Amino acid sequence: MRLDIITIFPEYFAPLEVSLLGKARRAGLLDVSVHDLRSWTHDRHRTVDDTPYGGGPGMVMKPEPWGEALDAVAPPTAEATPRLVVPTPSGRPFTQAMAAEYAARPWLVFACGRYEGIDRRVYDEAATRMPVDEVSLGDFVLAGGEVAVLVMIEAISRLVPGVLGNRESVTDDSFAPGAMESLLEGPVYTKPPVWRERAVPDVLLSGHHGAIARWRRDEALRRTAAHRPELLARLDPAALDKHDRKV
Ligand SMILES: Nc1cc(-c2cccs2)n[nH]1
Repeated sequence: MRLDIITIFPEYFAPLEVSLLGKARRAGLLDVSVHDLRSWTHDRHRTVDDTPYGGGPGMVMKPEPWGEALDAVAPPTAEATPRLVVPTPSGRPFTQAMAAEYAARPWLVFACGRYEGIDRRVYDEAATRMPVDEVSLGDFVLAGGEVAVLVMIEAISRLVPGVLGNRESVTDDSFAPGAMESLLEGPVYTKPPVWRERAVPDVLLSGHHGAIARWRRDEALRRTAAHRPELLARLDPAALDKHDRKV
């Protein structure tokens, strides 16, 4: 999977060298390239922004550098066509399902906007030759798209086959497809069996796999009802038995 990132702060992406992503890059599972948008400026100050037409606060990212950067990173003559992913507070919500969709694509280009945003004509022009997704990570505002792109790359990359070691699993992730898909994960425990006078729930030490599965589902339902009750509405009623309804 090829990932290209265009940003005015390439140093934000140093973390991609470490841990699972670093290993995946070295194993050739991920081909990640970070590009400095200022490489496509031609003035002494390497200008990437200007005041907004129509007035208002802040600055808008100029279209010219973005146009040249996208031409260079994803040339119209390229064999394949990437998907352009642009994080923005006004985008479609980023979800685990979207991460899985992206993980199945061969090539993503991430555009990191700053200031008040990128001139709309960049999106419109790019959309003439590649799919353009505007994606929100939540109802809060960041100073720039770099951190949002780091979050998306981690969520997407861990779903790319081979990136996670076989000791880690994505099948029981919260929001992963399946009967429990819209339930939050329940509590987890490991050794020691007692820590600061707090014991691990007996059922987890019982060896009764059916009882353990039931306990875990009950805890997932309980946490979902407490933290994200709106997710319960998504559950297929057929997936709930009469015991569940009492949790
Ligand atoms: N969800 C979300 C995205 C963002 C930004 C992306 C680019 C600049 S600010 N803030 N919040």
